[in-house]
Amino acid sequence: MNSVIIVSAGRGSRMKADINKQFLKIRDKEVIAHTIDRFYKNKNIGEIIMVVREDEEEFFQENIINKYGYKNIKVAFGGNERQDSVYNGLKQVDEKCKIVLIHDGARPFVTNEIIEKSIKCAKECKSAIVGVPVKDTIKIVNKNNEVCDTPNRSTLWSIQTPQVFDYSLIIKAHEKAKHDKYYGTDDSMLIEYLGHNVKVVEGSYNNIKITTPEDLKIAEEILREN
Ligand SMILES: Nc1ccn([C@@H]2O[C@H](COP(=O)(O)OP(=O)(O)OP(=O)(O)O)[C@@H](O)[C@H]2O)c(=O)n1
Ligand SMILES: C[C@](O)(CO)[C@H](O)COP(=O)(O)O
Repeated sequence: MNSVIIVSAGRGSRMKADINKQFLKIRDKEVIAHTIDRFYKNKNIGEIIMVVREDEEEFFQENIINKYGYKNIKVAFGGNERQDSVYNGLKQVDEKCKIVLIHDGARPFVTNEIIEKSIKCAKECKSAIVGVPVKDTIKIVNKNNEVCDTPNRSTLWSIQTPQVFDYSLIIKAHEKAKHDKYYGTDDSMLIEYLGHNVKVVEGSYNNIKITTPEDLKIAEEILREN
């Protein structure tokens, strides 16, 4: 069985809104409901685990689960860092789960094609992440805004979610990271830390993460086009 963990337990501080960005609306529907829809309707997904903040659980149940009538969605509570939230989600996964997808609640435009391609790749190589080649030149810059280095652009990808793994591998990676107090900015870093290969699957430039206010305007545009 394939399970998806959707992490939605952040604070959305860069959005500077009165409520958590997951509950802001794009075309009359909450960001998080758009994200859930993408997986709820996908025949490859056997189970959805939502990771939410404990103090927002009631709000989430009433304003998302009950409002849209979603059935059989499990809920786990978030932790201090995204990585802690993912770990809490991993602990709730059904014992029949072989492949687990980890996805940001704030990425509402993942497509069926991306979901299917990434699951297929993870079944073959145990660890598949979605990304797109960078379009800009990327610089490494120090605290004084001085350029230290310019990596070769042809080797650089901007990494998104879903990140899809063999369940036994990702739980092992998270356990080791927890033990070593190692924190990564995505889940595949923990797989790298474990010494295992990670494969990149080409995603879409529309698979944006809603992070700052201008992303909401871009999101409206993406929805208008699709
Ligand atoms: N402790 C945390 C932190 C983040 N997330 C989730 O991880 C995803 C990506 O994180 P990000 O965009 O950074 O969200 P926030 O942490 O909410 O934003 P900010 O950093 O601006 O506060 C989001 O869906 C967010 O809800 C989470 O589940 N638990
Ligand atoms: C997992 C991620 O979306 C990959 O790009 C990203 O690293 C999340 O980072 P954030 O700091 O939680 O926004």
